[in-house]
Amino acid sequence: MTAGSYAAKGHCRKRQRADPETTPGPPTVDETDLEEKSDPGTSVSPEGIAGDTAGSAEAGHPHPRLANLPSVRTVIDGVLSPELCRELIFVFRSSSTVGYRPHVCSATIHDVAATAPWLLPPLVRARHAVLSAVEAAFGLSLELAVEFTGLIGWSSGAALGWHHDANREYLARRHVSAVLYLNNQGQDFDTGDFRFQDGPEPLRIAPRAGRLVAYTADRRNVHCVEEVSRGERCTLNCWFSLEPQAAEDPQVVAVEMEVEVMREQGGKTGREMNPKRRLCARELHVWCSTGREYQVLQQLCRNHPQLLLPRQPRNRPLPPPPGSESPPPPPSPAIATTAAASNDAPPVPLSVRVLGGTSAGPLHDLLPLGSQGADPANPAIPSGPAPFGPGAADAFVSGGALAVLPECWWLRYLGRGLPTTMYQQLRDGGVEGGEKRRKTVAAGGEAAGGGAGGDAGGGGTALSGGGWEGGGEGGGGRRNADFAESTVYGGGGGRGDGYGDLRRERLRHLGLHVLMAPRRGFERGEQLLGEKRTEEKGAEQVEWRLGNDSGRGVAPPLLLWFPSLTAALLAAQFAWFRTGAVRFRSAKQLQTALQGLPEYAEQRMEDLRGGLPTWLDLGSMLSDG
Ligand SMILES: O=C(O)CCC(=O)C(=O)O
Ligand SMILES: [Fe+2]
Repeated sequence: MTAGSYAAKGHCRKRQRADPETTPGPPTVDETDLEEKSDPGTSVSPEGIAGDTAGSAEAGHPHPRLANLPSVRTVIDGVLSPELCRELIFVFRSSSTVGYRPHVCSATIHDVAATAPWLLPPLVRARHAVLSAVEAAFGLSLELAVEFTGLIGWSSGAALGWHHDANREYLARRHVSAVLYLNNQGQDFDTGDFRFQDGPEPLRIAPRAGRLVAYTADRRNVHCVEEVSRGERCTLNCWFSLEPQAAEDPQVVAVEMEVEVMREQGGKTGREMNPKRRLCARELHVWCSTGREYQVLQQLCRNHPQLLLPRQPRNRPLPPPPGSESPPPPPSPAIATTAAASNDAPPVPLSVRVLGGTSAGPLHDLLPLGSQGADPANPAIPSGPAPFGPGAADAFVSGGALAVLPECWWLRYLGRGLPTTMYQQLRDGGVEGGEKRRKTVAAGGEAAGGGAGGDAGGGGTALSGGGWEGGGEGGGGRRNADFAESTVYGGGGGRGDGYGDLRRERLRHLGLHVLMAPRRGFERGEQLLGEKRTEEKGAEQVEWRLGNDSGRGVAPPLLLWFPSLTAALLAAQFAWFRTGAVRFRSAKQLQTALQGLPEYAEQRMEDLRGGLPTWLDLGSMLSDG
């Protein structure tokens, strides 16, 4: 790491306060003028989360430990390598969601965990590098817990007014802030300077890839972000806390434990729960897979040994937990009732044991399918590792049918998006791409697939892809030309929560059209012969023409199939990451750019597995404890 171009140590001392409780705030800052800072991490920082100690300090006052630091801010260059910065942009663009402020997308570390856990290693590595740099800069070695990690993209129009970073009660546990720039002003985007309102120089910081600006989160560091006028300004933001219990990892796990216990006790079902909590429940597995929260897991295992077992059908007694003498009690009638009544609520897999297997799950789900290795029970559905490489897509197309993946493990994690209240506006149709467009979907589904629309979480909602895409251009011939030129098919994901729209939008920026296939829309041998798009009351209707008479329609000559929109987006972003291509002129070009994906993914899976606690580790931790 290179010391900063303007490492501000020493001369950056601002106001020193002997007594933070009684000293008034800096005179230059009128708190009423400060913009309230919203939090991209709302999805994982719900009010009432265990360990929230926001009440312990008045927002904005420096923590006593930070009151007499020699410096309250610093800028350091070269904290991350350019390559890691690029990789993080890839991770960000593969996992990000709209919502927390205008013109800004974000991907919290939890979003990444939920989107594709094997993308965590670069993020966790970067988080660690930032933590180390910050601890060294402020002399806080081993004192900080990471309270929040997120990747943020500021596109044209994004700005943030004067504020400090602990200006809400629940943010008061944020003691140190760090912003690591991932790309370059003047190159990847224009304007978007970071500015401190007053105090020692530098007051204005131009974002450069690898540059870190770190400062105490209290009111001594009022700052803003000037409006971005072009491109996308990408950052890694971390907040640190001096309170160990504020660490982001165990909080999530703790909430999930709670959810699990509620569930085990026959309490609320996932549906009745606060969506934030449901989110957390889903993430337990992937989150634990970072392997960082041994103590929490240990506690979990001790208190709830049944969680260590694979999920059993509810009407069968659970086998005894490892090492336990007495068998656990049979499931209570309340549980059985819940299970019986919850046909519509797919069980959220909550066994910790699932986790290793899940995050180490089959990567080929993310890859385009080939036509080899078809499932004999359903020849329209190829199975097994997808052949990937030149010719794979052609082979698939010549098979003559669109194949749609059936349920696969990651559908639980991918494509559904994260149903947090932060994104309510999308669900409510307050934002373009919300409910109104999704209504199209059902109509499209029926037209296309004869009942595909009824398949919750799959076909019906997936078709909204068609509804969203296209913009009413051209007829069948033109469409077919589009297929040839630039079509990426995705299917199976999307629960109509608005996330799909964002992902589709990102794909569209890359010049890729996405059409979601109904889960059960295609019979064996059928092809998509064409589609008709009409506009009705501002919403686009899509009708698909299917058939097996190849004379009647033109099959897409080159087609990359992705099992979900998320997977398609991820692949497209990977292609950008590897080749720098920002637009793909053809599916073939994209396919070529994706050559290295399986290898990359396997490598990252290895990284992830390397960080996983094994069951042996867990066993010995339990016996140590
Ligand atoms: O992106 C930046 O430069 C700073 C962002 C910021 O101030 C914040 O998110 O609180
Ligand atoms: Fe800030």
